[in-house]
Amino acid sequence: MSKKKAFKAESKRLLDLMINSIYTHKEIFLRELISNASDAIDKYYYLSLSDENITADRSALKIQLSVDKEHRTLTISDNGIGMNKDELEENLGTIAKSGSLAFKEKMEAEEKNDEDVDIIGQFGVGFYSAFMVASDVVVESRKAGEEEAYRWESNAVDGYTIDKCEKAEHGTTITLVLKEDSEDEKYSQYLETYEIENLIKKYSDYIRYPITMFVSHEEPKEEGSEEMQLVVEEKTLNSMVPLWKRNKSEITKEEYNEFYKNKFNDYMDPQKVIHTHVEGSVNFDTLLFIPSKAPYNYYSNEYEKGLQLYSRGVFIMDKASELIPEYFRFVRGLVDSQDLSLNISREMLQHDRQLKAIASKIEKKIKSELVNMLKNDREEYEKFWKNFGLQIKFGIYNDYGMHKEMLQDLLMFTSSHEMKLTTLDEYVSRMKEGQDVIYYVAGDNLDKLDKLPSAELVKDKGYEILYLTDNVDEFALQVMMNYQEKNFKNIAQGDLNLESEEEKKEIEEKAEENKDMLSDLKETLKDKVSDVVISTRLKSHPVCLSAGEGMSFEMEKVLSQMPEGNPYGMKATRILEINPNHPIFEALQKLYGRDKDKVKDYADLLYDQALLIEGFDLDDPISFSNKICNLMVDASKE
Ligand SMILES: Nc1ncnc2c1ncn2[C@@H]1O[C@H](COP(=O)(O)OP(=O)(O)OP(=O)(O)O)[C@@H](O)[C@H]1O
Repeated sequence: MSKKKAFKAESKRLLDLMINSIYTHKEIFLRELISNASDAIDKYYYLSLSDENITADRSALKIQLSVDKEHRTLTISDNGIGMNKDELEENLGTIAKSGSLAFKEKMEAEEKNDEDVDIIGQFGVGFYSAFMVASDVVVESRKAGEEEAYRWESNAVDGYTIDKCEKAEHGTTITLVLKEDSEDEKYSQYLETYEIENLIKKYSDYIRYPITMFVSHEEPKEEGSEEMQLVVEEKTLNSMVPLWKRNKSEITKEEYNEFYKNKFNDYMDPQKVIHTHVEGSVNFDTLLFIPSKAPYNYYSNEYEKGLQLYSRGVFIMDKASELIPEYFRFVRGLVDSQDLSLNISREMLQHDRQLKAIASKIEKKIKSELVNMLKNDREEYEKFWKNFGLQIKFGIYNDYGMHKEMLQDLLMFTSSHEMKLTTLDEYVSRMKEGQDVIYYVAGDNLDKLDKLPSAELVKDKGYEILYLTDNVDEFALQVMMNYQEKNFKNIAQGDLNLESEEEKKEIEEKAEENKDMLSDLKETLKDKVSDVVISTRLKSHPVCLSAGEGMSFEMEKVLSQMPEGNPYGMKATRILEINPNHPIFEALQKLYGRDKDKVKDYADLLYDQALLIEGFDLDDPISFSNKICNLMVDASKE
């Protein structure tokens, strides 16, 4: 017998968790093992289509269950692709790569929160869930096309062994030696036929290969005879009709939910199920799900988009990315079409006309479902938006706004109107008479934006402002250019034209009167701002910085946060605006009359204040602090 090998550290942690699990749904181990068996048969069948050395008799493909009450064993056997020695080592000695990192992170995070986590359900830890119910697990496997078979065995506690064994057919047989019953847990229930039948109906009914088991029942020896005999026969426990092929009206919500969680390894029910049957130039069934939470790795490169692809109920491939546009990449699900060739390869997908037609129909369907949700169930839509809104906004921005038409009505931003999320259409419907632009301002938090000096007057005049808090927002609006022919206007940038003719005149006069002072201020700040002007956008605040047309401050910040830095070193033009109706203005005028040099200090201070308000760092905080102190000291002398 070979030497025992230790599990990799991560696997060990997971195993410990499984062994000591107080998880209440231990029964899911069967679903996990059957799902693996079904995947293995899928792979085998698919391989047989392309490899002429392998012939698969589709009718013989199945998953067999058997129990041995005396030895407390439950066996799950498939004639799928099987595993060779290396694969046993790689797949069962190391925790499935997909969930491992997340698992670790989540464990750590949750420990902090001290919450009872549904880790097991969360990451579909698959094979290892066997250790929730078994003290020993034996896996005998022979890879299709290979002669040798191997036996992997483990009691989880002190590692595993791999040895050669005999196995007549390709595939995998997993034998679980069930744990002893305890007060809380009756593991022997998994040896009872009716319990197994129930579990299969509950979790694995749609599996497309027969799941069989030899069951016995008593029946009269002959018709009418009173003498009974024990008959043993192989029974298929699942209906095998794929869920998506069944009539929608006959499927319960629970069935959809179970199917989704099982197939896509989510621990939460989906937020939305979209099940459609399309006939016409292209025929297909599709079952799509919008998750109720973004997967942990959603906004990383690790997340792979795509739908599972089936042809006439036969699995062809996972994650066919061509079926789903980038901006709907959060959608999970599958497509089954009789119009696709079984031999389609990933390379061919890109050029397949039928597939393009399917993808286009799916895209429209998702959009219309989202629009319906928005119209009919606002609360649900806002939940969706919290999860995936960012994706939609990126969808607008990417490809130079090519998908604007598809996506613009799905957009939401928080608005100064009740500080709630609003759609652009709702914004436009509330626009005041004579308002011809959609106002917005960008920054990193709503509270700050709502308090921005430049927002005060706009709100005061009765206009609504969209508050953009994600980096991509302003870029998205820029590529959109307009919505329902209304241009977007940043309130912290350029001319707002909010003032009446009279007010305009007044300001022009003030500017003229204070020409010298303004130009001295500008001269003092010449390395920092391109202009110092009398403001038309301030109400009660003393100063603000505005940007000239083109690049805004937020865009400048976003660009400089990019990993490669601001690619063209582009900067927003800074303009210092001073409120002529603020006492500070009068103070400046007075001071200017008395001591022109002193105004220089004031200029720096005003500029620094404006920087702080805009959320920029000060160039020289120490000098700022010193100047403030000097002022305070001076004030005490008077
Ligand atoms: N019956 C089987 N036949 C062939 N390979 C199997 C079988 N069971 C498991 N495997 C292999 O072991 C790997 C690990 O299985 P495990 O159930 O732990 O994770 P998974 O199925 O990849 O992920 P998840 O359960 O999260 O979907 C599988 O990816 C598969 O390659």
